[in-house]
Amino acid sequence: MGATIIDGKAFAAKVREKVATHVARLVDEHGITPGLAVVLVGEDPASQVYVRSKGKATTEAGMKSVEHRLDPSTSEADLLALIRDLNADETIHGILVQLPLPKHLDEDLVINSIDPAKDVDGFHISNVGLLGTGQKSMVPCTPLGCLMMLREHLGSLSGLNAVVIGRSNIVGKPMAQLLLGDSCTVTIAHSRTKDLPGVVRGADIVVAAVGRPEMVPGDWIKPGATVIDVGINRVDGDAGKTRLVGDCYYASCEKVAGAITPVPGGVGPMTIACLLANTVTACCRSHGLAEPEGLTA
Ligand SMILES: Nc1nc(=O)c2c([nH]1)NC[C@@H]1CN(c3ccc(C(=O)N[C@@H](CCC(=O)O)C(=O)O)cc3)C=[N+]21
Repeated sequence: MGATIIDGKAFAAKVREKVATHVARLVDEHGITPGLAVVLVGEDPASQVYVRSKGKATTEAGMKSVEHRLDPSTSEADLLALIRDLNADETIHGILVQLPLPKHLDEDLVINSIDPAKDVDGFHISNVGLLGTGQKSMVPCTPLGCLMMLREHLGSLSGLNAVVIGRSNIVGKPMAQLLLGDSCTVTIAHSRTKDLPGVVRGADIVVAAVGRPEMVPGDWIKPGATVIDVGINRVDGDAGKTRLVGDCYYASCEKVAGAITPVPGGVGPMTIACLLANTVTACCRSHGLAEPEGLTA
C-alpha cells in the first residue's frame, strides 16, 4: 500500500507559476516590478546555498532580486542602517534577513526593525500578533507552504486533530495558529511533552518541526494520518557522503500514513515558493491592488 507522496517540488512549481503570472500582470498593467531583498550576514555555506536559490527563483518569477552579503563581523548599527534603507526603498517590497544571525546581533531587534508590510518572513511582532488574532498579516513561509499542501491534499481541515511537534517562532507556533484558523483541534508538542508517542498517535495531521533527524517513527503514526515533515537534516550517508533526512523516519512512516511529504522535495521547495508569493502579496498591498488568489492564508 504505502502513503500518497505529497510532491512539494511539483506543487511549488505550480505556486511559482501562479506568482509569475501575477508578476507579469503587475508589470504589464501597472508598471510595477515586485522586489525582494535578502540579507545574509556571515558565510555559513548552507545559508549561502539557500540565498542563491532564493535569488534564482525570484528572478525566474520575473521579480527584482537584491542580495546583501555582509561580513560576519558587521555591527548591529550597520545592519539596522541597511534595513532602514531597504524599508525606505520603493523598489523593494519584501525584506528577508537570513536567520540565524551571528551571536553578537540581537535577532529580535533586527527583525522588528523591518517594516512589517515588507516582512515577507512574517517574523515581525506585528505580523505575529495579527496572525494570532486572525487579522490580515504576512504569514511565515514554511507554515504557509505546509498549510497549502494540507488543504490541497485534505480539502477541509475542519475538526481534525493536528499535532505540531516543535514550538519555534518560525515554524511550530505560526503553524499551530494557521491550523487553528482552519478549525483543527491543535496540540503543540515539544521536548517536555509527556507521552509524545501517545499524543502523536491521536493526530489526523502531524507536522514535525523539531530538527532531530528521523525522530518520529512509523509506529507513532495513526493509520491514514497526513504527515508533514518540516525537518531538513544533513546526516552521514554511504561512502563518506552526506544525505538529507527529515524529522520523520520516512521508511516506516510511509507504510502507515495516508500521505506524507518527502525530504528533500517536500516542505523546502514550498518555503521558497511561498517567499515569492508573500513578496507579490506585499507588493499588491503596498499599492492598494487586488491580491493574488490562492497564494495567501
Ligand atoms: N529568515 C529566514 N527565512 C527562511 O526561510 C530561512 C532562514 N531565514 N534561514 C535558513 C532557513 C532554511 N530555509 C530553507 C528553505 C528551502 C529549502 C529547500 O528548498 N530545501 C530542499 C533541499 C535543498 C538541498 O538539497 O540542500 C528540499 O527540501 O527539497 C531548505 C531550507 C529557509 N530558511
